[in-house]
Amino acid sequence: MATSSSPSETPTQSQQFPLPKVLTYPASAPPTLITQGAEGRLYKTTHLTPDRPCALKYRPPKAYRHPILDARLTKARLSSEAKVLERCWREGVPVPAVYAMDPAAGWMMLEWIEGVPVRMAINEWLGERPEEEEEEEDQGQQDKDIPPGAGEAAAGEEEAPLVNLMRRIGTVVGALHRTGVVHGDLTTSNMMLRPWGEKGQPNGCAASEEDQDKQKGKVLEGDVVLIDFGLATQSMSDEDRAVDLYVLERAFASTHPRAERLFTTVLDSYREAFKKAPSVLAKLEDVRMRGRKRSMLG
Ligand SMILES: Nc1ncnc2c1ncn2[C@@H]1O[C@H](COP(=O)(O)OP(=O)(O)OP(=O)(O)O)[C@@H](O)[C@H]1O
Repeated sequence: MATSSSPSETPTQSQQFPLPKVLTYPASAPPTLITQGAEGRLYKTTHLTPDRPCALKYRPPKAYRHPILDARLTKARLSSEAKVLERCWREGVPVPAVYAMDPAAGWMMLEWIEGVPVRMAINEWLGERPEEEEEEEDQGQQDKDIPPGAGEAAAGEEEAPLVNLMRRIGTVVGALHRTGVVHGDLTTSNMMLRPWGEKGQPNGCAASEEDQDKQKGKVLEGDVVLIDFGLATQSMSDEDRAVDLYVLERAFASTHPRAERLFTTVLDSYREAFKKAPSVLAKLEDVRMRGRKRSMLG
């Protein structure tokens, strides 16, 4: 996973590393290095066309690996990631389109997704809410035993924007699994929130409390777009799908502990979006049990 910033945080400058060859050709603007992870780098570039920003995912050669093996691995991983992305794109799952690629040279050019990672949006929204307010709402928070729909019913009206977002996440994951793909690293960092666009700017009048709530809720508006398919595989197995959900559940609990009790909403909308959800959710119980046993044993 990448160690650096997200697009709205300060990007590291590209000049820090030698550019991949494809980015050395003239373009309307110099590329920007967005993240530098263990596996690769992500640049924002206009090398394809001046008015269409792209995300260039580049996996540089690894000096610690045998060069032939390294080239083969990189090529296989990028090809597999592109194949899965194309499958999702064809089936209407919201993912970046693959514009171009050269797996042998270690790069893939993807549609640039505007917006911020869902992780940032949720944390920004939660950061604006006083914690005591949530504690009051937080009675009986063990969502694992909550029946379908109860998470939403228990949430206060002021939590509606977050509940809505959770619903959109569940729908997207349901659509992903329906196409026969499991993501392998579902976290709120691997989901972008693509803005819907400006609908009605606030006028100059002093905003009412309701308007202020609406403005705050805007942080959570947008389409959920899944990214980073580096660990994705094609699978129809309940077990694989359940593990995908479990990874998201655990990631959610550690990244957004203040919103964990609403995770049940994700599962509710997953159930609505995906016909085979009941058997996956039954499997999820087993996966959780194994997880608990493992953590008890250390
Ligand atoms: N298509 C895209 N459009 C806009 N931003 C993107 C896009 N893809 C990735 N990003 C940004 O770059 C960050 C890193 O992307 P990604 O997770 O795909 O790379 P990575 O972590 O280096 O990949 P891997 O985990 O496979 O090594 C994301 O968190 C996101 O902020």
